[in-house]
Amino acid sequence: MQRWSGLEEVPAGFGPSVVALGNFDGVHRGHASVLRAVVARARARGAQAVAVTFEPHPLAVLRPQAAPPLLTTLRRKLELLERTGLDAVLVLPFTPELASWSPERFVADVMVGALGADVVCAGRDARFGKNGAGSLDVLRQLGAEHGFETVALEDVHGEGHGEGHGEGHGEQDDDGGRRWSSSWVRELLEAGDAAGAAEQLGRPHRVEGVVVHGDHRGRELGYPTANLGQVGVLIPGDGVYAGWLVRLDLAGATDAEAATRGGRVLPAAISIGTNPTFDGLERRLEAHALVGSEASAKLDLYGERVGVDVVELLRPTLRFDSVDALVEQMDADVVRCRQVLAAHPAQD
Ligand SMILES: Cc1cc2nc3c(=O)[nH]c(=O)nc-3n(C[C@H](O)[C@H](O)[C@H](O)COP(=O)(O)O)c2cc1C
Ligand SMILES: Nc1ncnc2c1ncn2[C@@H]1O[C@H](COP(=O)(O)OP(=O)(O)O)[C@@H](O)[C@H]1O
Repeated sequence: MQRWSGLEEVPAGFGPSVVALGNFDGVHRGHASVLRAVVARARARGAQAVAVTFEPHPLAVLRPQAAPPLLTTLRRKLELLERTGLDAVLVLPFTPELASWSPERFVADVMVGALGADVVCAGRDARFGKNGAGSLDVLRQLGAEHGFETVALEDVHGEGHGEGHGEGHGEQDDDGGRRWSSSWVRELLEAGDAAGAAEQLGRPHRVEGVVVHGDHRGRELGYPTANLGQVGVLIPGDGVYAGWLVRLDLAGATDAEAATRGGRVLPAAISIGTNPTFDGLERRLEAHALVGSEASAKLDLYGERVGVDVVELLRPTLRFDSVDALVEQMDADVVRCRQVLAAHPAQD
């Protein structure tokens, strides 16, 4: 898949193409399904399948206070977009300058000029161009002028997902269910429903970050935990979760190399919260890899870039009266964690 980080990187004369426009944060199952349809449409007409997306998220520039915490970093989003079979992704830097372009200019310069679009696909709520004046209807008019076809990307929700959800969210499908959406996934994660989020994402939510030093208490408790420094995506609600610790720096390593360094994907018990037992003030995400004490003695993750895949909530974070009581509960957490992960193999 070709990746372009600006209009100037698109090769001259590119096209014809079928283009999908969207933020695609999280690349959830709804996104993946429409993008696969875009790819199929492109293949059928001998055209290139291209997604056009923005970085940073337009709201982070236009209304930072209303900007949602993201589900995916750009790196991860591109990795997931590639899996849908797209030929190329154009990432437009979303600057005040780009935001000031009229819908007409946006379509003329991006869709027609750079990408040679035959077909442009966008969701029902798509907005582009100055003040969000560009909509699906505007796209249709401009398509008629420029000679490309405009296709409305239909909302997707899986069987049994619609019932009873979405009250008051204004996101109902025609049949009354709530459509799969990045905002729904965010709500689920904030409420601790990691399993519900994974169902919609098609994989567990991943938090990426660099391992930093904590209070150096974990080893003393018998539970060393890799603490994530600043992360660019949504951190699920406080609680103890089962999940996977993915060592991103070992992505290119052979299996043998990864094994000598302690393994690339490790089962993990995850704690998200302020560590109330120790009157902590900072909210932290930490992961204890279930590798045993012998392997732990050799494992050094400080400074490594890791992903923490949050699979399922085990329990809320609690304040314990003693360290012994916390450790006893952690022993039980680890047992339960192994059971959950046995039923949910790592996905990458
Ligand atoms: C499986 C697991 C469960 C945890 N549950 C709690 C909890 O319920 N309450 C709490 O205060 N801390 C909890 N913690 C966080 C520990 O307090 C924390 O990992 C420990 O203080 C070590 O911190 P450090 O990595 O900064 O040294 C949990 C940690 C793990 C790995
Ligand atoms: N099983 C393990 N899970 C997580 N980290 C481990 C493990 N074994 C060793 N480590 C290392 O120990 C560190 C955590 O030890 P800990 O005492 O909790 O210190 P800190 O408070 O700095 O996180 C991790 O950053 C990692 O380098």
